[in-house]
Amino acid sequence: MDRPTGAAPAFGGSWTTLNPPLSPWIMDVINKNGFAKMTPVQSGTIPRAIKNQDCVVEAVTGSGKTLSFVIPVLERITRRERKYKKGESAAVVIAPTRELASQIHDVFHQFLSSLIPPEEPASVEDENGASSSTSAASKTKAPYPLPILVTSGTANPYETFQSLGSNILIGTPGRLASFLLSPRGLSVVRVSELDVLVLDEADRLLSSPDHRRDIERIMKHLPKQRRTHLFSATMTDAVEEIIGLGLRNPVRIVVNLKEKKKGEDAKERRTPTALQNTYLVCRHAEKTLQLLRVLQAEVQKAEAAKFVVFFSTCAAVDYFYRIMSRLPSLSKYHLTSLHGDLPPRIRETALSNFINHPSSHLSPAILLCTDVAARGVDFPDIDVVIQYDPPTDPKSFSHRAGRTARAGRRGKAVVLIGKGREEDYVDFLAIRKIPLTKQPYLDSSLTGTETPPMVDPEALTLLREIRRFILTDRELADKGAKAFVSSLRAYTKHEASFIFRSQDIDFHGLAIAYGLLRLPAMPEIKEWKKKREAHLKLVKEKKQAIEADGVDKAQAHVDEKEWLDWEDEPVDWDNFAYASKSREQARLLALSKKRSEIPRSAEEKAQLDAKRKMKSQMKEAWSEQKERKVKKEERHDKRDKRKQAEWEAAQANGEELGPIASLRASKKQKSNTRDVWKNDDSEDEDDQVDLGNEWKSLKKEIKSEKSEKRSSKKNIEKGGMFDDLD
Ligand SMILES: Nc1ncnc2c1ncn2[C@@H]1O[C@H](COP(=O)(O)OP(=O)(O)OP(=O)(O)O)[C@@H](O)[C@H]1O
Repeated sequence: MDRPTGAAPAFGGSWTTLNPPLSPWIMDVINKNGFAKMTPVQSGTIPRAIKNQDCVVEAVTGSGKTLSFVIPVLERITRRERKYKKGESAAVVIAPTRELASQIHDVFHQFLSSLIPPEEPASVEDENGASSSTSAASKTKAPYPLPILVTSGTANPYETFQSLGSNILIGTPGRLASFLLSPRGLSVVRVSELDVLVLDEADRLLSSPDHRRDIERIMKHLPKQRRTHLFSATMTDAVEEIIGLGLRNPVRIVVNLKEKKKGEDAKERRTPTALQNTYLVCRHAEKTLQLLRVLQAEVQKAEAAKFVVFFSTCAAVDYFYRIMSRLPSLSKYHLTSLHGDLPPRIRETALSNFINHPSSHLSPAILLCTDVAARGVDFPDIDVVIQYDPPTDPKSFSHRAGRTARAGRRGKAVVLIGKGREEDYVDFLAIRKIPLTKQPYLDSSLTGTETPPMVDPEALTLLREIRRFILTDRELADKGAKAFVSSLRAYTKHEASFIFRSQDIDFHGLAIAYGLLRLPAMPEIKEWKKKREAHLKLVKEKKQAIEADGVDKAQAHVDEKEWLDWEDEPVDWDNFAYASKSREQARLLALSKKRSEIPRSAEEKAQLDAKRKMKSQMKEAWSEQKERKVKKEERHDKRDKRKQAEWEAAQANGEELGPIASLRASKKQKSNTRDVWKNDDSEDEDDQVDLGNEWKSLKKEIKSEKSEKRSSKKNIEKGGMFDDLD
């Protein structure tokens, strides 16, 4: 696709106008990247951050915020009178996801590696998978050491830190907190001379209680005499609070965009002006059909080559990836999936495969993802962003849309909005300075038209097509049901709950869009079905009354909701097999066990019926499940903290315990304690049961993790089907 430069950004002046001027080695890298001028956020932030000012920076997506903190950090290191020693921390940069942290690491790496003398060309992968020149000679000749990335994928962080002698640490909050504050970290990583702390995507970092706790721990550990900078495209009240905690007389830099249409006053907006931000109204049943048509229309009419499609949950990404990969209409598209349930290495490979894919309109690429890719990730050349589900957090909206139209390029974003109350979302966003324009419904010839008065018959043709794939593998049916349920739950968690109301969900419509074989047995659906029957009965009665009285139909009001018909696919569930042989064997075994339990006598039958009844009564609604979930999360949190403490203690002794080893240690510790308290039998038994269960579940976890790793490795070797983990 021809990607012309958009109307924005109005550039913020030449780099040479900065006073004092940037160091020549930094200018060299800027020139090498072809960045002729600064963006407005850069010209506003860099001079202040180089001097002694704390900055809180808010500027639209893709406006160049990363260089606005990378350059000042590097300049301050360069200008410092007493040079940093190897391993002495000069700057810590915190980002909410490993993808974003890794991207920031790459930018620092690009600058610092430019100083490695050219006679040392050997560039190898460091232990974080980042390309770095690690030969002893180059390390000694380079004036500043390379940065270190501290995230979930970082192997042996202390060893890497010591071998690189890094002054700049970049990572996610939890990992950085453990890295800095574990006994080993306290002895190895010196922070007394730390100069700068940066929080990128600060509002997201501070809106999560866990991240916030970790950041506060890190802040307390760092010297007060430091510069602190916060960056985001969407600042919130949480940021105001943290400003009070750790910033000193910060300057607030807000880069506003104004859009002026003919005959109207200029309006402020929170999205890039080069972004064509649109919404498309369709029924829930037509969502997948419209997604496919938008993909095809953009390729055929605008020669689009790269797409990002957002879903609300990991299960939905996983499911649609499998379904869309099988659709003949998408056979020339290269699909990739990315979500938080994938192991770190696979996430990394997925992202780089997608970014580096040589796509064109003849061979377009699509990334299906959750909000894990919504913030900060710099996809250089995305043509269209599609939001299959509007985000549960409205702040994510502009971040998602902002994966396109970056650095002044043009781009398009489309959000699929359900017909009816969901259309209020457009006004809701307009108030938040995110204006959307309407993209018409696409018919079968990909021509824009009004949303059809009755459900598009092709939505039902697509349902049949998806069902045909699902019938080839029971696994797909399971995944579809999981995706459907998880998306419904996400729907009920929308912050704009007065727009996205659970009572308005069209279950049949969504099930059509997902291509389900049958509706999952959920209490909410049973309730909804009852309402539907009652409403249909009422409408029928009213109609009959109108006809009997001879009242003009047009004059009498019948609140006739649109109820879609639904028919379960006739499936022989006992013989519906998994494609995976081992999975199918396990299913057959479970089935024959269940059959052998079929009661023979009337008494046995009565017992079984009573048991079933009790079970169905115990089925809870989501509200009750929510409470249970919170308690479960608290329990897990406690367990994680205990494991963390054990790990930190082990690190202090210079050894790193794996999960089995740490459990053995705690088992040993507990058995010692039991010896002392031998007389207290009850406690002793509880402990044994606890430990035994934990031991079993850990072994199970490790076993499944190993087999997952093996199969994902196999899949990668097979050629890109990395998401097929079975
Ligand atoms: N002065 C410049 N001239 C041209 N391109 C630039 C300039 N500065 C940065 N860029 C490019 O603009 C793109 C977006 O930059 P960056 O990722 O820093 O945006 P951002 O404001 O942090 O976006 P987000 O809010 O989505 O994280 C990058 O590809 C970057 O290389």
